Amino acid sequence: MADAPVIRVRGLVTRFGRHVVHDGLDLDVRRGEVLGVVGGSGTGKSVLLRAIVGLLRPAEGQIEVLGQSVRDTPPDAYRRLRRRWGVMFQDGALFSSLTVRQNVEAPMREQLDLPPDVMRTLAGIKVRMVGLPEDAQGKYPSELSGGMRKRAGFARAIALDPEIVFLDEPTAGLDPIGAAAFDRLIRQLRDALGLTVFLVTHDLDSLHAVCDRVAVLADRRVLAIGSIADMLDVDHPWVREYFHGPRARAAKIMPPEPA
Ligand SMILES: Nc1ncnc2c1ncn2[C@@H]1O[C@H](COP(=O)(O)OP(=O)(O)OP(=O)(O)O)[C@@H](O)[C@H]1O
Repeated sequence: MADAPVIRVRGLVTRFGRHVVHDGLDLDVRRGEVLGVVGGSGTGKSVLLRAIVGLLRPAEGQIEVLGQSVRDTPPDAYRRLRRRWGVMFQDGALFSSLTVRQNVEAPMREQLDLPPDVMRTLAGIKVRMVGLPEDAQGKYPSELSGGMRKRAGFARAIALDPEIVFLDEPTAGLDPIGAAAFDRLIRQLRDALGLTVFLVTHDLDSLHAVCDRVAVLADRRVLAIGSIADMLDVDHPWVREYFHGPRARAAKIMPPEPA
């Protein structure tokens, strides 16, 4: 079915002890879209990401990625399924004792049976695709700027030619120029590789620049999903404040106030 969502979440309940993070959350992510996931701090954006990729077991609900249930798939099939997505965690999560090239090779070593020189060549291609200079390949994460570390994290997320990329706050901590460059990179790679992108962000500029749709997490579920223009009509205190506030005006989501 051409239009089946690539990620389908139904009735998701996640909790830590008595703290309920999601309660009956539903979400569909369409193939090829960049979906921005926003919400106040602690509303469960990262927990949702971790549940979708199978790193966290929900209390209830169904999660299907690329037509397969993440929860009920046997280990071997889950390993194969896991190859079809890449994740860039909030801090880049690079191995500090490995060079950039070795970091990008790490998923290949784990998942593919390829000769070392082939992995080396493929890793070099990924490093170039994310716009890092040639000499970054041999550097350790501690020798890179924050923006370069994020690019290296992105290179590792696309190491296995995934269909879906999960990015957890990729522009957090970057200066506005670095953040805008990273936004362009997301779009370029989405267009070039046909990726579906699940983008957790607080960054209104990123939403405006790269997202096709936005999902707002509030009240333990997806409160609203649609275009940014759709969000302007949502009657909820957090959504109003976020999408109508001064930062939204600065990001040109809202027209400037008349002088
Ligand atoms: N491993 C864990 N054990 C206990 N509680 C957790 C765990 N992971 C997350 N939580 C709690 O779940 C809630 C949602 O966390 P999550 O990291 O998903 O929030 P978020 O929306 O991504 O927030 P932020 O925008 O601040 O990154 C928080 O209250 C957090 O403290």
